[in-house]
Amino acid sequence: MSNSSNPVVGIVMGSDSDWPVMEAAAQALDEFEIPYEVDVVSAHRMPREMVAYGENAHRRGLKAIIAGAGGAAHLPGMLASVTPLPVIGVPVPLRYLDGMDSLLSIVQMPAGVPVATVSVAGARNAGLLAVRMLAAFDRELAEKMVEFQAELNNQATEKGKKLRAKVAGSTSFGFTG
Ligand SMILES: Nc1c(C(=O)O)ncn1[C@@H]1O[C@H](COP(=O)(O)O)[C@@H](O)[C@H]1O
Repeated sequence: MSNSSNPVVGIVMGSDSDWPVMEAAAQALDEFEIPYEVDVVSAHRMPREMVAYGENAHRRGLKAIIAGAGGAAHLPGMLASVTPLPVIGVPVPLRYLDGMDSLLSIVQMPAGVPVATVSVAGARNAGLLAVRMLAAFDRELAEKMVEFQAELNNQATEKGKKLRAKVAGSTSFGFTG
């Protein structure tokens, strides 16, 4: 998996145990050929390093940070408090509470310190949201996103066709062939 040359997105997580969930963010960035870096940065277990990471991220050329954590998931919010960059938080589900603990820890930020929170285990959308943020300033990347969305549309249309073929007597809404 890619790719550490001049990373523009930082993918960080509270523990390496979050990687099976967070990997989907990296895959999305790979699909759009966005260079990124990956690391474990825990607010709870390595607070000084976490602050240093957040404070230096924009000076190192990062444009967005994707931060995933489980349980008492303070990492995304704490990073958002020390960086001027957009932070996308990924609630990682753990063995208990189904990720509700992580979700609520990340989403309920006080005014002034925003974290763009995706769904529980929604790391792919976190990656795609980072792509959209970058695409706002990059026309070529925006066109790639348009193509990606057209492909999603095609896939959904195909699913409708297959479902209608499977379920006898069903009719189209009129917007598909
Ligand atoms: N939520 C946080 C933070 C933090 O928010 O700073 N640091 C670690 N963790 C979380 O603890 C869980 C268990 O970690 P271990 O598997 O290492 O015991 C992980 O989901 C991690 O994100």
